[in-house]
Amino acid sequence: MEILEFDDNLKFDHESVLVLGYFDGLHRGHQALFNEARKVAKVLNLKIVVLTFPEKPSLTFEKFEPEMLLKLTSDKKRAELFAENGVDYLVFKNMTSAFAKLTRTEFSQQILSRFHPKVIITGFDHKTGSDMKQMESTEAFRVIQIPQVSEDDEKISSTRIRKEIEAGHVKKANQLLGYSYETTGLVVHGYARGRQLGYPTANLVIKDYIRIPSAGVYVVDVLIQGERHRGFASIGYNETFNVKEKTIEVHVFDFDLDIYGENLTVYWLDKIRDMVKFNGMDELIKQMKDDEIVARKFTVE
Ligand SMILES: Cc1cc2nc3c(=O)[nH]c(=O)nc-3n(C[C@H](O)[C@H](O)[C@H](O)COP(=O)(O)O)c2cc1C
Ligand SMILES: Nc1ncnc2c1ncn2[C@@H]1O[C@H](COP(=O)(O)OP(=O)(O)O)[C@@H](O)[C@H]1O
Repeated sequence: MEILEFDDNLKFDHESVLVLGYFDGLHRGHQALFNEARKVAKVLNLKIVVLTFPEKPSLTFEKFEPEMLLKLTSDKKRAELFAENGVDYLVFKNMTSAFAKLTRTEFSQQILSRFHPKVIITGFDHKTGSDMKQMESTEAFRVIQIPQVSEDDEKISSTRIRKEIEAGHVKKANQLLGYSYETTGLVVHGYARGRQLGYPTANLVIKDYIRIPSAGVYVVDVLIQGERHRGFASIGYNETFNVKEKTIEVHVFDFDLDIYGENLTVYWLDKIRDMVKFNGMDELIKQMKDDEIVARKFTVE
């Protein structure tokens, strides 16, 4: 997959199937667009181009709240997901006021035509998709609007997945995403208490603006240097030790190496329980032993 910035010098020589949208999370609803794009591309011998934005378009239109920066997928992960979904060219265009003001015809002539689209694919509720549909008869492209994908009679959407993650329902979120929700962080030093508990924990700092599951104890898989290990993790305040700052900590089973300074990717598989303020270390250790049994047994469906 090639990544391009949209600007006046952009040269694009292929005919394309053009997929439009931001695609936070690239969940099963989004994946349906790319399944169609791959079919069309194969039959018509087209390149799959995604025209997307570096930031969430809401930042251009709504009163700013820091919360608006939080995404389901980091920029890196989103790009990886596009590649996995068969995209040949990922094109970024800033969503600016000027861009938003383009008329349908201007949008088609100044932006879309640069990619020589034979087919344009959008979601069923995509405003631009509906606009382009109305222009179909006068343009050289066909517009396909993909119907909504549902689970439990409810639309799969980035908002729904965000709510599940914020409620700690990571297993449900993973079903909706079609893959395991993940967080990548840098291993830093904590209070060096983990070893005394018999469970050293890698303390993670997250540098991306992404959503973290709610406080609790989770079954996780952990990617360290390309290898996937089972572990368990806690998110929240270590109330037993009156720790005031929120931490994200992971213990990796059957593993005994110092990994400070490494970037770990944690896959959130299921929530085990809420965080508890125990009466001392022994009670916490006893509970963690039970948690370990649960975490080791868990199988990804
Ligand atoms: C699976 C797991 C469950 C945990 N559960 C709790 C808990 O219920 N209450 C709590 O105060 N701390 C809990 N912790 C956090 C520990 O208090 C923390 O890992 C320990 O204090 C070590 O911290 P350190 O890395 O800063 O040294 C848990 C940690 C893990 C890995
Ligand atoms: N099985 C393991 N899981 C996680 N970290 C481990 C493991 N074994 C060794 N480590 C190392 O131990 C460190 C955690 O030890 P800990 O006593 O909890 O100290 P800290 O408070 O600095 O996190 C981790 O950052 C990592 O470098």
